[in-house]
Amino acid sequence: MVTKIHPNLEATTAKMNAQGVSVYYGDKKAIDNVSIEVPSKYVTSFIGPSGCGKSTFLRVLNRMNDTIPTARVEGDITLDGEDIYGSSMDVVQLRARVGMVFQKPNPFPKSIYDNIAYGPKIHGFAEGKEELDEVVERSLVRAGLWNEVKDRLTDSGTALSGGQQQRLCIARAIAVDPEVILMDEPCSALDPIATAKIEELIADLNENYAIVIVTHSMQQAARVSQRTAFFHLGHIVEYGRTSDIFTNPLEQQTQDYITGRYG
Ligand SMILES: Nc1ncnc2c1ncn2[C@@H]1O[C@H](COP(=O)(O)OP(=O)(O)OP(=O)(O)O)[C@@H](O)[C@H]1O
Repeated sequence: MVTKIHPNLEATTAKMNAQGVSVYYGDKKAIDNVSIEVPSKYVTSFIGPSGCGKSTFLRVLNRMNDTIPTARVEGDITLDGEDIYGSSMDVVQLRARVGMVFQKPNPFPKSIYDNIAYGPKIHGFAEGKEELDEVVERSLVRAGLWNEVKDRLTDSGTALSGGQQQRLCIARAIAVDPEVILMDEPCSALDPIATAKIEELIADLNENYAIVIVTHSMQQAARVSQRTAFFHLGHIVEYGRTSDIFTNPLEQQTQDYITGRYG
C-alpha cells in the first residue's frame, strides 16, 4: 500500500529518513514498507487505531526495539544521512541523539539532580560539579520544572507528581542535547492540567528539535503538531500537514478515524 502524501506539503530537510521499513515480531509483520521523513523544528504526530504499529515504528527510530529479542527490522533509517542500523553506529550515542519519553513517566530511583546529571556524566557532556550544575539547571528550566524543584534537587525523582515526573523525564532527555525527541503517548497518564503543561513544553521545544509524538488524542495532535501521519494495519495511509489531515483527509479510513467512527 502506497502512502498518500498531501499535495501542498512544504519541502523540508529530513533529520531522520525512513525508507521501505518493515518490522517483524517473529513471523508477524507489524510494520509493512513504511517510508517517512522526520523534519527538524517540526512536531510530527503518529495517529491511528490501537495495534496499528505506531509505537513499534517509533521504537525503531532509536533502536529501542533492539531490546525485544523477536523484533527484526528491514529497510533503511538514517539520521542526518547516517544509517542508524549500520555497523559503525553506537547505539548508546544514538539514543542520546534520538531521545525517548514514554507513556508512563519512568524517572530513575535517584535524586532529581542525579536523574538529569546521569546522562551528561556518562556521555562526557559536562565535567566537574559546576558544569553539571549548569546542565541540570538549564535542562530543568527548559522543561519548565526548575521553579518547582530548585529547592529540593536532592529529593527522589519518584517523589514528584506524575506531571512533574514526566517533565523530569523530558529534562533528562534534553540534558544530553538530543536532535530528535520521540514521545510515546507522553500525556496518557496525566490529568488535563499536567497535559496542558507538557503540550506547552512541546510547543517550546519544537524550535530546537525534531519531535515525534504518538497520541490517541486527535485534539492533542491538532494542538501540538504541524505534521501528521495516519497509521492503519502497519501502513501509513496518509501523511501531510496536520491541518490538512484533519480538515481534508484523502482517504475514507482517515476520515472515519478522525471522526471517531473506529479506533
Ligand atoms: N513485543 C512485542 N512482541 C510481539 N508483538 C508485539 C510486540 N509489541 C507489539 N506487538 C504487536 O505489533 C502490533 C503493533 O503494536 P504497537 O504497540 O506498535 O501498536 P500501537 O499502534 O502503538 O498500539 P497502541 O495504540 O494500542 O499502543 C500489534 O499487533 C502488537 O500486538
